[in-house]
Amino acid sequence: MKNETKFSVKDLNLYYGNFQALKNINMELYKGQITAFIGPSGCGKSTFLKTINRMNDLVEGVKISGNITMDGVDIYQDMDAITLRTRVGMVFQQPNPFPMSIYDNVAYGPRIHGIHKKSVLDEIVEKSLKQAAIWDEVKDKLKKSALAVSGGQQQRICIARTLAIEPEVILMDEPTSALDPISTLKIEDLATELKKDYTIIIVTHNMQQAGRISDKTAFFLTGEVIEYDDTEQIFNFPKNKKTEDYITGRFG
Ligand SMILES: Nc1ncnc2c1ncn2[C@@H]1O[C@H](COP(=O)(O)OP(=O)(O)OP(=O)(O)O)[C@@H](O)[C@H]1O
Repeated sequence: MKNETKFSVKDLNLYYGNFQALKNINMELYKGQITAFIGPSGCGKSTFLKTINRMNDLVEGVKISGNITMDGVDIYQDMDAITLRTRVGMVFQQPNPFPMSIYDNVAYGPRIHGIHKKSVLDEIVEKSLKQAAIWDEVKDKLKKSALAVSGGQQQRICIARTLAIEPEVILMDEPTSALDPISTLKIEDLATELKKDYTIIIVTHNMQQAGRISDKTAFFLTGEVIEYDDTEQIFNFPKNKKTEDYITGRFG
């Protein structure tokens, strides 16, 4: 697979007050691929994920040094956070539909961006729900509350909501950890399908999941990237003993 850089991360450090949560991260993240971040709880996976759409800007006392570029543009120096977040969407661990109808959830972003014509919104809502592989399950209840469906369906509605603003990148923070195995497989299939058009970065505690769906895997430990390589390489021939211990469950 061709590696075409989407993000380039240079000497990235992040502090929450005096606590250093990310230590000198250097890596390239590639277009049209799924990259998985794995590692034990508290090692900085979510923190790093959130630096990619500047969600940490919202946390008080955060200090960041180094830089991240997207398509060559520095996302901290040369781009405002709002623009960045329309280009880099995020799906969270707990499905978080807004307390409104399924239709209004998906139309929310486009409306904020000034789209109000019903026929255009109808089209965006249908297309996004189809892309998120949930259209057939909800097409007859678009006006019903998005909270009145299963957790797995809610998560796909949230993915549709993210897709509706046509981002280039989707960040997923443990998107299946609150879901049953069938819904999990649906989201995994969906991620694999979406990577044709999007760059996807996923934090997961599920090693099988990383192995099943990702092209690249980064193993994090106490704020550092210990090893980053093709997923096959990481899982079959890890170079670092710590990576090997973690993926074989001998970590501790
Ligand atoms: N807002 C915050 N203020 C202070 N410390 C924080 C904050 N958020 C995270 N941390 C700390 O930073 C470290 C990294 O946390 P982070 O959530 O990135 O880890 P993680 O690898 O995603 O963990 P998990 O797998 O449990 O979600 C942890 O020690 C955590 O306690």
